[in-house]
Amino acid sequence: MQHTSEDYHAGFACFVGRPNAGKSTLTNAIVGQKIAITSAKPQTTRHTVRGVVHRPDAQLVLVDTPGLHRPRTLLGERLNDLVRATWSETDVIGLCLPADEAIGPGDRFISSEIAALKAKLIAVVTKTDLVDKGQLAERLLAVQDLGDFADIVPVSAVSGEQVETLVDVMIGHLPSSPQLYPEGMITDEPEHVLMAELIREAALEGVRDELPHSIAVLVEEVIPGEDGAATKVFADIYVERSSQKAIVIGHRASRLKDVGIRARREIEDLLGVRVYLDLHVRVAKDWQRDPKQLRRLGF
Ligand SMILES: Nc1nc2c(ncn2[C@@H]2O[C@H](COP(=O)(O)OP(=O)(O)OP(=O)(O)O)[C@@H](O)[C@H]2O)c(=O)[nH]1
Repeated sequence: MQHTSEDYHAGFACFVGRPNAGKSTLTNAIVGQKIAITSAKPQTTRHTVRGVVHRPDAQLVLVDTPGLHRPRTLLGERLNDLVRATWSETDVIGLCLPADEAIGPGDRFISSEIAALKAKLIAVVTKTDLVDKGQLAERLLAVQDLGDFADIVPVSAVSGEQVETLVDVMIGHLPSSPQLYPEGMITDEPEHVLMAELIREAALEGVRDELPHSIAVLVEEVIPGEDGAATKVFADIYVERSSQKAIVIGHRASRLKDVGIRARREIEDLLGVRVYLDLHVRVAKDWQRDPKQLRRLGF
């Protein structure tokens, strides 16, 4: 259906905030499908993954960005560039501030970084299910002093409370615009990137803190199954050192087997077909510092 720009609003939005603020979980709750990876460990969102919310009179395109942090490697610098580029292209930015934690230097840093952007700024107080009414009221007052926000919305991605309200508020700040994406489209990420993210998420479960930045996943080949046969997915998990390879594989490959089972289930959900997943762990020495390797791995 064609929409004229007068009666239709559309635009881009993203959530920012310090690590673990709940950005990915909120994105998933809004789009209603698992598209961005979440984990209990900070800084695991790497790809820019979009989710599209369709309404009869509006379209909200969510962009999931990695966090801005002090760059120590080439990858770190590229990630920061990516974050800034994303911020400058968005119409609405939701600054996520966890209700169960006091506002700290990290929040003030990000708040000041986004203050000068042309985007409408919304403060999103996340994880409200973790606090009582009194604590929430206190946090909302503190947020008011943090910056100049067009709206302040408390929300719980886990209970679902206020998620719809937040979407309404964000849509309310979108400019008049023709439709940006076809109806029914939820994400424009190629499927192999989504698959790689699901494998990476599974591989990150329960590993030590220094490992997440050293893992990258590349889906090498996907062979669709014919006549009811499983679709074959061949993927490589890249680490930087052989000691890390041993961690990922585990004793008698037990860990890798678990990773494979978990990732396969997620990929089957994503594709809606039976999947045979073939995983290999490879060492790509210092891939975070090597431009050629970075390009190959999609950065
Ligand atoms: N109780 C509760 N927990 C939440 C909520 N939202 C997120 N969490 C948890 O908080 C942790 C961090 O959530 P993420 O969505 O991964 O946070 P993020 O901001 O995307 O984190 P980075 O990718 O590190 O930047 C996870 O363990 C989530 O399960 C919520 O509404 N309620």
